[in-house]
Amino acid sequence: MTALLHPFSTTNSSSSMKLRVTTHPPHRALSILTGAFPFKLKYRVLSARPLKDYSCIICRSLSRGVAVHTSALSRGGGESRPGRVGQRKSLVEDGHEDKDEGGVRDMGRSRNGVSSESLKRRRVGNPRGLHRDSKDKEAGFFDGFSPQAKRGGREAIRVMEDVDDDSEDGVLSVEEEDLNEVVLKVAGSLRQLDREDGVKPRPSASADTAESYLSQTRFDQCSISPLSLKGIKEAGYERMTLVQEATLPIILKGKDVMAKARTGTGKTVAFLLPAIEAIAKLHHPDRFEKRPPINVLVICPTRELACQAAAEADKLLKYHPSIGVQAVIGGTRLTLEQKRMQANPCQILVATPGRLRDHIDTTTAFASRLKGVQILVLDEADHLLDMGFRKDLDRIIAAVPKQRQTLLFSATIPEEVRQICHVALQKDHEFVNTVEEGSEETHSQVRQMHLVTPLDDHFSVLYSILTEHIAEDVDYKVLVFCTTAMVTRMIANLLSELNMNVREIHSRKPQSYRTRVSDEFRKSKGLILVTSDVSARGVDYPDVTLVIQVGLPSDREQYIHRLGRTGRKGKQGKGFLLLAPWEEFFLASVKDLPIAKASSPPIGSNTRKRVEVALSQVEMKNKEAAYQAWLGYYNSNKKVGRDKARLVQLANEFSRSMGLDQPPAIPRLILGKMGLKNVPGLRAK
Ligand SMILES: Nc1ncnc2c1ncn2[C@@H]1O[C@H](COP(=O)(O)OP(=O)(O)OP(=O)(O)O)[C@@H](O)[C@H]1O
Repeated sequence: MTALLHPFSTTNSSSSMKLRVTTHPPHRALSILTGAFPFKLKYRVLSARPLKDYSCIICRSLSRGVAVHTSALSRGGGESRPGRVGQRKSLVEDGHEDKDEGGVRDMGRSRNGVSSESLKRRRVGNPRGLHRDSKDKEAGFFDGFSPQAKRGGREAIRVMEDVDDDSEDGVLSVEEEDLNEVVLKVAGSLRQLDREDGVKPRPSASADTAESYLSQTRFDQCSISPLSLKGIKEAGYERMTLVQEATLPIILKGKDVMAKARTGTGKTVAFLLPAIEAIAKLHHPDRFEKRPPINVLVICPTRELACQAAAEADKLLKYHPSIGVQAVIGGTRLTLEQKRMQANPCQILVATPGRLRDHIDTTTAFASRLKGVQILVLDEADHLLDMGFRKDLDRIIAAVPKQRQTLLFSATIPEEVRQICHVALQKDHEFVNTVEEGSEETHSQVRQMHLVTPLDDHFSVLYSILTEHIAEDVDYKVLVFCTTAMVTRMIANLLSELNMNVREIHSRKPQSYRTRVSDEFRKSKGLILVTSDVSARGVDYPDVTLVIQVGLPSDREQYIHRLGRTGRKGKQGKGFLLLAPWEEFFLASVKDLPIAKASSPPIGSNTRKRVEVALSQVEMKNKEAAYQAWLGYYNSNKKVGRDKARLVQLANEFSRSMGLDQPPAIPRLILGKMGLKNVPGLRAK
C-alpha cells in the first residue's frame, strides 16, 4: 500500500497497530487502527531546504501503540519567556551535586580563554562557579540545592557552571586530554560493545524482552542514504527501535518533534540519523572556509552524555568523511575546543549548556557559525527546559535561527514541560509517545523494589544488598546513586573500606578522571559505580544488573532516569530504592510504578560490626563534607527542609549513621546562607 507524505496517515485504516493521533487542540486524541504491513511512503523532506524527494518502505510493528500528537503550541523563537511552569529546580548541568557546598574557595584564579564576562558570571557570589539569578539573592545563598525545587518552593535556583572546580587542591580543572580522543575512545568502546552485543546476547535477557524495544522495520527499508546505511550496519543496527521508527519519517519531513520513549531504547540514533541525513543533502562548504556553519546543534545536560552522543554520531558518520562532529563540554580547555572546531569539520556540535554559552560569549565567529543551525536538538528535553537550565537555554535559543527544526527527546515529559515546550518548538510540532497508553514509563523486565528503614541501618542494608547481589551474579555491574557529590564520595570510601570493587563519579572529580572511570565502567563487569546524578540521565552503560538509589531522589523523573540505567535494550535488571521513614512520602509520586516493598535483609551482628569498622576508616573530611552536603540537600527539599529544627535532628541522625556522635561543625557563613543560623543541634565554627 502506498501512502503519501505521512507514514502514520489516518488513511492506513487496515493496519492493526493502535495509533493515537492528536490534532488541535493538542490533547484531543483520536484512536485509529493502522497497519502491520509494509507500505510505501513518499514525502518531501525538510521543506525549508532544497532537498530531494524520498521514498521509504515502513513496516509497522504489531500491536504496539505509538501516539503521535500534533500540537497547537507555539514557538517563541529566540524570545526569552518566563517559564510558565513556575517551578524552580536545581537539577542542573553536570548533576545535582552542586548541592554540595564545600565552603568558600579561591576566586582569584584566572581561566585561560574565558572572557571576563563569563568569569564574572561564574563568580556571582559563588566560589564554586555556581551562578544564580536575582531571586537567589533574596533567598539566601547556600540554603537551597533544590532537589525538588521544580515543584516550587523558596529555594534559590542553583545553576552549576559548566566548568567545575573539581580540583580540590585549587588547581584549575583544565584537562590535558583532547576531547576528540575522549570521543573517539568512547566511540571505540561503543563499537566494540556493539560487536560483542551482536555475537553474545546476555543470557538474562529473554528473547521476548530483548526484542521488545525493536520494531519490525529495517533501516534499509527506509529512505536513508547509502552512506548512513553503511554506518548503521557497521554499528550493528539492523531493525529500528520503536522510537526511531515512529520519529524518523516525521523528522525527515522537517517537522518539529517532541518524543517520549523509555530509557535505553535508542533515542540518540533517533535524532542523530535524520540530522545527519539533512546535513548530507546540504551544500558542503569549502573545507577551508573561515567560518563554516554549524548545521546541527545537540544540547545535553551532562558532559558524559554529550561525549556519548558525539561518539554515537561519530559511529554513524563513519562513511560521511566530509561531515564532522565535535563536542564542547565543561572541565576541558576552552582554547583546545576552539582550535578543534576551527581545524576540523564541525557540522554537528554536541554541547553542554554552560560551555556552549562560554563559546557564544568568547569564541571568535562562533555566534555567526551558529546562525547556520538548521536543527536544534534538546536531549533530555524536560531537564533542559527546567528552570535550572532556563537562562542558558534562552540564550542558546536566541543564538540560533528562528527558522529551524527543533527536536525534543526524553524518557519523561511531564505535563508542565509540554506546557512550556513552545519556547523551543513550532506551533504545529508533533508529539510522539512510544509509551503505550496505560503502561508504565519504566521497563516491565526491570524488577523494582523499595525498602523503608531507619537511617541508622542504611549502610548495613546497602552492604547486604550488594553482597547478596554479588553472590548471585558474578557479572554484577551496579550503580549506586547518592543524593550529592560529597555523599557519593563518602559512600564510595565506605564501600571500598568494605573491600568492594568500587569506583566513584561526580562533578567534584576532574573531567579526565570522570571520563576514565566512565569508560572503565562501560567495559567492565564485577564493578560498582557509586555516583551522583551525573550518571542519572542518558548514560548508556551496557548490562547494568542493579541500580540502587540511596535516599530521596530529587523527583519522580529522576527516579525513572536513574532506574533506566538498567534494563536497557530489552535486557533484564533490578532496581532498589532505599529510604528512611521520613522519606517515605516520595513513594506517593511513583505509586503508579510497580515498585514492590522489599523485606529488610537480615543484618547479622557480623555485618554491623564490619560496617562499623569500615566507617571508622572513612576519612573524617569525607564524613564532614557529606554531613554538610546532606544538610544542604535536604534543606532545599520543600518537605523535609520546612521544619529546620527537625531537619537538623535528621542531619544529626545521618551524622550518627556515619559513626559521628557529635555532628561536624559547619562554617557560620554557610549556616547563614543555608538559613540555619542558631538552629539548635548544629555546631558552628
Ligand atoms: N536500532 C538499534 N538497534 C540496536 N541497538 C540500538 C539501535 N539504536 C540504538 N541502539 C543502542 O541502544 C542503546 C540505547 O540507546 P540510547 O542511549 O540512545 O537510549 P536512550 O533511549 O537515549 O536512553 P536514555 O533515555 O537513557 O537516554 C545504545 O547502546 C545504542 O547504541
